[in-house]
Amino acid sequence: MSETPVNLDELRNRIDAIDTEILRLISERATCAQTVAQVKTAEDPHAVFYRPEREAQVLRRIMALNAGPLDSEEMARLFREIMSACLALEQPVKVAYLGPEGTFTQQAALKHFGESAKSLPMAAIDEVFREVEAGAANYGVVPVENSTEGVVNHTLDSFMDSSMKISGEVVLRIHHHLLVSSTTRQDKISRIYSHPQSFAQCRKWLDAHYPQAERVPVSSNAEAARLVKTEWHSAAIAGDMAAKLYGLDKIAEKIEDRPDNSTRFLIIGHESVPMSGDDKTSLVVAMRNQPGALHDLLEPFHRHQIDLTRLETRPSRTGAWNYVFFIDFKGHIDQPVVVAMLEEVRLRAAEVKVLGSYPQGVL
Ligand SMILES: C=C(O[C@@H]1C=C(C(=O)O)C=C[C@H]1O)C(=O)O
Repeated sequence: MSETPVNLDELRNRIDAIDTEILRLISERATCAQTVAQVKTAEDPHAVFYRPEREAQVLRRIMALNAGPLDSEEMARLFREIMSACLALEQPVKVAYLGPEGTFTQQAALKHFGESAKSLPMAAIDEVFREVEAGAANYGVVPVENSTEGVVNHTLDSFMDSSMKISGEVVLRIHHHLLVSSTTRQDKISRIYSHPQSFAQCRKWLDAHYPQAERVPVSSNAEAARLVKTEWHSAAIAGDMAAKLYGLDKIAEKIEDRPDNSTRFLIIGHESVPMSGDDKTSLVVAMRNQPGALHDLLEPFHRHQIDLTRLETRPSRTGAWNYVFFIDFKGHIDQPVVVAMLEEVRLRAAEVKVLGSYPQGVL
């Protein structure tokens, strides 16, 4: 190893030399990705360039190899952006998300696909599904559950009617801030705008700090931020993206009641995803109304030692079956143990729909 230079000029020269090397290597990587695109097209003219299982493997490998001083998540984020740019060279991905711009769902979309993806805001969850179904977007991003507030029913309901497959998941730590504009009279805040979920996640903080302010629910945090721009007596609860988008100031940071507040988002698309080595599967199962139905359904999971990560019940809307269960478990439908388990579940259930097997969220 060369000796560590000690003066500033020497250190900067060394950084320049390292950057030249990084630049050369990133370009070499990008050229490689372009060649991958040619190989994919030669094999199949309609080839899909984005490979979620491969991307998950690349990120996991980088995290395992990383020896510091940057932490593994930070390193993986850098590689996430390099891959995103490489994929954009092959074919830019279009991602529809629950908008408007500045929502946590957009943040999740960018976290998963990187900044080189083209993100398209949609007004509602079922519009995200429709946009992807129609082919106007390659993938969609929708929220599915929050650690404080529970499941997002609109998303589960949309899956019941749709043929979309789940191709990935993203978990995002949700930090809420109290935001004001430069003209807000901070001592006169009489109204606070936010999405109902965010109010629920900051309830205790609001009761303690702004018990008198009127809480006005709006359709998204970004919409709350937009409204505050023009009202001198109002504040908004929203995240960093909305604060940046509307140029608002944070007068209180991380006001969520629970420090581990996080939301899980699903990526929807048309393709099935091969195994990545650390996968999850989501199912919808309709059961007949009979005593012991839930026990019968879960018994094969238990016997095959399959790890359930979530079980949600929704009322069936067809009237034909009384229960519809949304089940997530660790494993991939191409694994023999999962095939065997599912065969047994199919015998016991009225209907089983596999929504997809996909890599467990890495970042
Ligand atoms: C290069 C590939 O295509 C895309 C880009 C990747 C990358 O930059 O590493 C990984 C997976 C694909 O989304 C590939 O499939 O290997």
